Amino acid sequence: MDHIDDAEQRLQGIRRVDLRGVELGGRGWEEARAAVAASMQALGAVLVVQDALETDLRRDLFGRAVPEFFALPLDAKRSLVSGPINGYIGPMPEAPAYESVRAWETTNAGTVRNVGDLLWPHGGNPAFCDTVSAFAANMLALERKVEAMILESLGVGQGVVASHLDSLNYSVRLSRYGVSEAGDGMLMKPHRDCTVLSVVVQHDVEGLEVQAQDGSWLAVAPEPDTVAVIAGELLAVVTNGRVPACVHRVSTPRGRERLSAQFVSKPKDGNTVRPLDELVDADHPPLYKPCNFDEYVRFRFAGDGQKLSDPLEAFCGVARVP
Ligand SMILES: O=C(O)CCC(=O)C(=O)O
Ligand SMILES: [Fe+2]
Repeated sequence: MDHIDDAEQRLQGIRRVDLRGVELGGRGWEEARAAVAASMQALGAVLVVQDALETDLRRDLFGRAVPEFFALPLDAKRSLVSGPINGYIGPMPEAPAYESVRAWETTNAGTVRNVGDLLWPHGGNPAFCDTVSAFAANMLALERKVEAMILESLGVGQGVVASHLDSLNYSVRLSRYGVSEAGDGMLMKPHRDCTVLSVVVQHDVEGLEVQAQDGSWLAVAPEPDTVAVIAGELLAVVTNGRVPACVHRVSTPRGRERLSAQFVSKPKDGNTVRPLDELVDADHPPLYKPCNFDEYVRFRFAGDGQKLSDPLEAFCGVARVP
């Protein structure tokens, strides 16, 4: 079943694919690959049942590391290097109970440790660093597996998939949606991520919703062994529009604190992303011009793109002939 229409999607929710024990080219690979790719092409999202975030690691992450980070003094959190999409986002007037941090070239344990030493100057926080590094290492394998499945399924050769994956950089993002004074839930507006792919892990409290093509919202339940994998705008560029960037939002229940962790891939600094050659031909003309990630981030978060509903299209979309 490669195609799911909207009505069926609403009934079924987002497709859930079990990737436990599924390895490149091994048993179950082709079937799982087809299911992942079908969901990605329909929605830009898929739910993955996985064993990369086992119980102990989940407990260390959400029971200790994430609360310890957010319990730091505001100045310490703000000391993390910042930029439009990096560093600490503190409580804002429109979202007084939300805070989030994206940092760490997490595939490099040394970098994580340096950040730990900066945040906890008296001896660092080795347990925090170990937890973040273990989360990153496990999610890296999962994210690469899912992206390989998507690209292979679209007909991209393994060599090209491997060099594309090597062109990416990976970071961890931790978010806390506190309980607001008004007692209402918190809303993160519908948006597309500007990155390639995000693995989203929700802890205990629900809130993540993904938009179906008919505009309805599909809730993602916070199940311990399931993560959501979400396509960002740059995956739309890489796949020449075959995988749409997923529109999603967060709507937390009233009166409950919510924590989430994301593992995010984006192009290495300064890299330019373009539709893969194998996904461009006479029937599939290029939908995007080459997109320099740093320039796009500046345009989208600090420039004219801030006001646009589809900044990617304005920045590097090729005008479509009606
Ligand atoms: O907290 C979540 O579940 C997802 C948050 C999100 O979409 C984002 O930070 O871009
Ligand atoms: Fe997002």
